[in-house]
Amino acid sequence: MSAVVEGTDARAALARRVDALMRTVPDFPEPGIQFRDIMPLLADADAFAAVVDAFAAAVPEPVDLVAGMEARGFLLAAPVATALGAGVVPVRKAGKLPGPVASQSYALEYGTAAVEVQPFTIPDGARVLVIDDVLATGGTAAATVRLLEECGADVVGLSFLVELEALAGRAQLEGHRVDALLAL
Ligand SMILES: O=P(O)(O)OC[C@H]1O[C@H](OP(=O)(O)OP(=O)(O)O)[C@H](O)[C@@H]1O
Ligand SMILES: Nc1ncnc2[nH]cnc12
Repeated sequence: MSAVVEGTDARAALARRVDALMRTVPDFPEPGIQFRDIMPLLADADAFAAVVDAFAAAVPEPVDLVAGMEARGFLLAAPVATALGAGVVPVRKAGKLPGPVASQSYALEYGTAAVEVQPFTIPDGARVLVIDDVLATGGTAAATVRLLEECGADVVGLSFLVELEALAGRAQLEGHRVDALLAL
C-alpha cells in the first residue's frame, strides 16, 4: 500500500509515525552515542512507502541523480530516485568502488572516514539531490557535497529522515536547501 504525503498536516503525522517506529539505542556503536535506529521503519511497508513519497514530494525542482550515502542512505536514495525518474549515485566508504574514484575525508560523530564516488557516472552540471537517514554532525553530508561539486554536479538540495539538532550539522551545509522530516 502506498501513502501520498502532500500537506503539512500529513507530513507532521508522518514525522510522528517515523518517531514512533525508530529506536534509540544508548551507547551504540560507542559509549555516549544515542543511536537512532531506522530499521523498524524500513520493515514497515506502509510507513516506508509513505516516507519515500514524502521525500519525493518535498523536492521542488527536477533532478537527474539522487546520491545516497553508504549504507543506510542507499536504502532511501534508490526508491526516491525511482519515484523521481532519476538515477542513483552510491556515495561509498573508501575502498569499496572500483576506480577511477574521487574521494573526500570527513569526521564522524564516532570516528573518521572518507567517501568516494565514480566521477564518470556524474555528467557535468547534473542536478543531484543528496539523501541520507540521519544528519548528525554534518560531516558525511558536507563531504558528500564537496565530493559531488568537485565532480561537476549541481547539488540542488539535501533531504534527511532525521536531523539531530543538537549536533548542528545543518551549519555545515550553508547555501544548500536542507530538508528533514523529523528533528530531534
Ligand atoms: O552527520 P554525521 O555526523 O556525518 O553522521 C551521519 C552519518 O552517520 C551514519 O552513517 P554511518 O557512517 O554510521 O554508516 P552506516 O550507514 O553504514 O551505518 C548516517 O547514516 C549518516 O550517513
Ligand atoms: N546518533 C546517531 N544515530 C544514527 N546514526 C548516526 N550517525 C551519526 N550519528 C548517529
